[in-house]
Amino acid sequence: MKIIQVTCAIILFDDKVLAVQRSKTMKLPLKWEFAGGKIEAGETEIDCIKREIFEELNINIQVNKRLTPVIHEYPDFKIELIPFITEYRSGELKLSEHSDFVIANKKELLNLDWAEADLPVLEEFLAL
Ligand SMILES: Nc1nc2c([nH]c(=O)n2[C@H]2C[C@H](O)[C@@H](COP(=O)(O)OP(=O)(O)OP(=O)(O)O)O2)c(=O)[nH]1
Repeated sequence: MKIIQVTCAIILFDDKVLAVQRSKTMKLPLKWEFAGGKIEAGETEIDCIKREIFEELNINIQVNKRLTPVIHEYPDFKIELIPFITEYRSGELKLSEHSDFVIANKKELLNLDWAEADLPVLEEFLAL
């Protein structure tokens, strides 16, 4: 199966983290994820994550660190999820695609119903 490369951002707001909920009409409906999206042709990972975050959330971020990519096979598609630790820089947060968001502490993050591919990402982040 073809692997779709997807970047995602763990966005820090001081010591809390932004998580977003996919809408009912998206793939993986109502699952929680880190905002991000597919890498476009000719785009670097960093360009991709900054673009996706601005498109989805209307904010600018600073990218600080790349975590370990996760390859995950869902029943009908396969992704390489490439996570970055980032921090909020500017702009007013507005959702354009997602149905909800939280800015949560580590314990609160663990209670969300995550997309499966995000679980190793969350684990690596929480262990830092
Ligand atoms: N953005 C993002 N996508 C994730 C995460 N975890 C995870 O499994 N995914 C999946 C969901 C999507 O199928 C894919 C990312 O594609 P996308 O964000 O462009 O979402 P999409 O499927 O709604 O886009 P599209 O096919 O309609 O163009 O990766 C995550 O943390 N962030």
